[in-house]
Amino acid sequence: MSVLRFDNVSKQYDGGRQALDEVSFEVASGEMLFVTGHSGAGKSTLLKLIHLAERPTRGAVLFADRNLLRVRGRKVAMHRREVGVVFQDHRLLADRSVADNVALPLVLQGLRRAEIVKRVRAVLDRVSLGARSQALPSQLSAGEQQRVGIARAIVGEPALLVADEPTGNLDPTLSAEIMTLFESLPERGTSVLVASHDLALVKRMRKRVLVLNQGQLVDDISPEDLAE
Ligand SMILES: Nc1ncnc2c1ncn2[C@@H]1O[C@H](COP(=O)(O)OP(=O)(O)OP(=O)(O)O)[C@@H](O)[C@H]1O
Repeated sequence: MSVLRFDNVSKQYDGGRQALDEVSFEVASGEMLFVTGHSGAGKSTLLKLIHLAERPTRGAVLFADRNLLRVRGRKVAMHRREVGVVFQDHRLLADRSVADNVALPLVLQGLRRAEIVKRVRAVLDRVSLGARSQALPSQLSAGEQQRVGIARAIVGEPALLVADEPTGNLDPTLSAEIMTLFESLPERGTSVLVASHDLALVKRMRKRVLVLNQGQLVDDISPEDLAE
């Protein structure tokens, strides 16, 4: 079963260049893969079309067989519950504790407080931040802040996690920790799509790699081919 499908997707920003040009690919449920390419290749744009921060100019994006063209208005918020997003710059609320930041998507969903507390505790334990739940983001290291961002993205158990340069500011050891965490997600039902220009990191992971160049999907490399 596929969780995501791009069918000849193009995106041209108003007055801008063609950011994506006839891109087609499919992501199986339970898959983890990377999208890579030089700066400006279209990686962020591709992810934005998935969480509906942008809309395609042509072509269709299908999420769990739902055409995202038809997801409008209040349905956008519902769609975003199924897609966790991790940004390079975390986008945490500076005046809220770690636990409150992670709880936010569940609060927006209207879950009961006891359920929220239980889920937040469990996910913070998973990212090894159980002891820092009452800290403010500014009291955490860069790697810890990124783990809070990931906890917030996965606390609602999304079908797909998209991460835009999630290790961009981190040293190799912390990057490896984040990748180990991502690798554990598919077995819990969350597929993972990571945009990264860090080729060394991408190669080390031995996963499928989509390669973008000037908006075109120029390669789709399987883990077996990557090993050669
Ligand atoms: N909001 C926007 N308006 C106009 N042009 C844009 C906009 N966002 C991106 N672009 C252009 O679209 C192209 C693709 O950008 P995108 O951010 O998707 O690339 P990227 O591969 O993520 O790059 P980077 O690694 O530098 O983040 C670039 O030419 C960029 O200048």
